[in-house]
Amino acid sequence: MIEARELAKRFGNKTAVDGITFSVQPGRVTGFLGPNGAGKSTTMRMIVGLDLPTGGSVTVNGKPYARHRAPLHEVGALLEAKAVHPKRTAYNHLRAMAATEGIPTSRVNEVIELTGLGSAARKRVGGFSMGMGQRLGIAAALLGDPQTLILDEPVNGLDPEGVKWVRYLVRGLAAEGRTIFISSHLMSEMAVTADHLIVIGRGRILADAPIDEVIAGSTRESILVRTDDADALTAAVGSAGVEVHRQAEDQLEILGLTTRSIAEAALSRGILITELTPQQVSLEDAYMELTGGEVEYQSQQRAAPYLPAGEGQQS
Ligand SMILES: Nc1ncnc2c1ncn2[C@@H]1O[C@H](COP(=O)(O)OP(=O)(O)OP(=O)(O)O)[C@@H](O)[C@H]1O
Repeated sequence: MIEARELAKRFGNKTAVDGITFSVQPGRVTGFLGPNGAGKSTTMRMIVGLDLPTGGSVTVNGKPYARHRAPLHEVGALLEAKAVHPKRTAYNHLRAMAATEGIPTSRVNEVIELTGLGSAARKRVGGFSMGMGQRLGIAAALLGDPQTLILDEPVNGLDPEGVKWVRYLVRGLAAEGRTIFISSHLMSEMAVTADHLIVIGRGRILADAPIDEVIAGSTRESILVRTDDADALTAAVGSAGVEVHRQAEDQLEILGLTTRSIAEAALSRGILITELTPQQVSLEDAYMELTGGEVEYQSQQRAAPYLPAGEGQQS
């Protein structure tokens, strides 16, 4: 288990992590989400003692990381920008790491197999693709067969097969009762990998709940409505707290009303409805709503919808 109490980190006058308290429980995958610069990597680095907190504390299985006698057995971590000597082979890198804690060579071979590094293991790390580098980082994290695994963006650079492999790996390790803490910007992947989510923005916790609750907590549930008279229906449902977006000539997206109240409003004015479908809220929708005001780096323009050449231009 990982336990953070009032954990804080300042870099000069920049507050990266602003006194956060949370625990990461064994037996499940906990996803760690947040916009760029939210403080995820800094938090993870503090857990394994690579950054020192400027306030509060964090422990792994009851002790600060540095106090564990064989930390590789306790916590395995894949953190960004892992320093690996480019001229070393993957095999030698893992052997050197293993030697620091008396881990046998047989385990080095095991993690090489497990991570699919096989044929690349005897090659120099300097020539590795990003995906192979990630696999090596995961192999290193697994070396000590740790109870707790911390993975910062593990699927970055992996091909679809690799992404799926990470999903099954972490789900399997959690099922064995281990503590898994994993960050990712890939919402669709997080939605099928994590059981629990911790969402941070500007160094503060925005949500700490089972994934289903995070999604259910979104107020963005919308209803797709098709009708022969979109203007009349827009006027019929319009009131405070209701949002209506025209998506096509005969199609509206309505937020803030139930399907029944939309049907009743239409019926009372004799408006024909041809479709009334509640839209499923995705983790991405819930995440966008949670982090909307907490984004440090934001695009200035909304992406323009794709239009074929020549269309949509002002003449
Ligand atoms: N060594 C450092 N010196 C100064 N500022 C830093 C340092 N490391 C991180 N920061 C700042 O702290 C904040 C949090 O950064 P951090 O890398 O933890 O965010 P993150 O959530 O991991 O972001 P990303 O998703 O982009 O990886 C950012 O504003 C970052 O610029």
